[in-house]
Amino acid sequence: MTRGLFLTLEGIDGAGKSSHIDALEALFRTRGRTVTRTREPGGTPLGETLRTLVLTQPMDALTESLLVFAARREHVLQVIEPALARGDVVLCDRFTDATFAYQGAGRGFDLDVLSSLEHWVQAGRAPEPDVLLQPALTLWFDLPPEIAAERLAGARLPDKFESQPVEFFRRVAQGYADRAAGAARFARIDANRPREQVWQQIEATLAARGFA
Ligand SMILES: Nc1ncnc2c1ncn2[C@@H]1O[C@H](COP(=O)(O)OP(=O)(O)OP(=O)(O)O)[C@@H](O)[C@H]1O
Ligand SMILES: Cc1cn([C@H]2C[C@H](O)[C@@H](COP(=O)(O)O)O2)c(=O)[nH]c1=O
Repeated sequence: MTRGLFLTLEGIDGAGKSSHIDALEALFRTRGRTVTRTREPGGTPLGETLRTLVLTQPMDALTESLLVFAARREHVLQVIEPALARGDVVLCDRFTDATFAYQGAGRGFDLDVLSSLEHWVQAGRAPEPDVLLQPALTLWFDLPPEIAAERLAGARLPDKFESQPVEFFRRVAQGYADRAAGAARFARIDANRPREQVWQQIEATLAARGFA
């Protein structure tokens, strides 16, 4: 069985990820692929419980980091790895890049500690126990924080993160840019475009990288 494709969507709140995930799923299905669609924090019953805590309760940045990585561990073991082993396309709305961007750059938490947690949670798949599970492709929706805030205003009740000031999202956006600079798996999507043009960039990226 050929191993599946692990694809993540990242970006600050309101960048437009969710607006394109249905179409992404449909695109892969029309090509005959089985799609496992999931999200972080979440993706398992325990992960969804932890998500509610992380998105509603004030907490220290280390506590927040431990909770998102605890949710991720269950998610990797119960959902992501089995789906990849079956050959599925795994479409995941956020993964570890979000932790580096939000807890690391946004909250100013220690990136070395996050790297250690990343190693503990994502290493260990036989026969290469030191290789970290990473997405094959990360679609990074890049949008100025001021525009994202305008888009979110009135769209829904803000959660704990969405209630943060624009300065927080400037740091998160820089965190994503730093992460993207170090990894070829990132594809920057200019999200400051009409929806159709954002989708065209996604399609072009998938084609250029040989994923669809
Ligand atoms: N290209 C676009 N132009 C204008 N508005 C958009 C565009 N894409 C999405 N929107 C609108 O912006 C808002 C946020 O979009 P969406 O929920 O897809 O963002 P998101 O990245 O999934 O956010 P979050 O991570 O907070 O869930 C929605 O109201 C959506 O309708
Ligand atoms: C994975 C992950 C997420 N977050 C934050 C980012 C968002 O504000 C929320 C998730 O909400 P969404 O509507 O599903 O985008 O959680 C985080 O701070 N750290 C993480 O690792």
